[in-house]
Amino acid sequence: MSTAAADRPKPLANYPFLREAGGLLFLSGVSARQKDGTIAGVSRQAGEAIYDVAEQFRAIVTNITETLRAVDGRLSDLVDVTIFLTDMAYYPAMNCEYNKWFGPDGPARTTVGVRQLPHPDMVVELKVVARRPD
Ligand SMILES: N/C(=C\C=C\C(=O)O)C(=O)O
Repeated sequence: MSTAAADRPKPLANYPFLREAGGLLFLSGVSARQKDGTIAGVSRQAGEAIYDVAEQFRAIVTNITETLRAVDGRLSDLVDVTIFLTDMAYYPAMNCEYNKWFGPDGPARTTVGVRQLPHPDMVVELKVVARRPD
């Protein structure tokens, strides 16, 4: 199953966007990185970075949607989501955005706090599993 058509920035390192096994699609961790290499949801004031976790979350949903679209999948195919936050202070704002996309009939979910993500401007990353579309 190829994801060459996924309308996304190239992977950051040597891994595929997704791997299929047992009727499931395992996506590599997805950040808010844009096609131009910038990270959504970051602004600077007097040299200080201001992070908008909701905007990062939305950009991640877009990246996931593009990855699934390349294999005829959709967001409703997600069965499991792991959310990595660099600070649990982002938890309420992340939940607020999450609730716009997913709910109790959506994927199983786990949220964990991590010290760092692959780029200092990433404050949230998602790891998702989807059922393979028929
Ligand atoms: N999945 C990884 C990084 C993802 C970055 C991105 O989507 O921008 C990794 O390094 O394992």
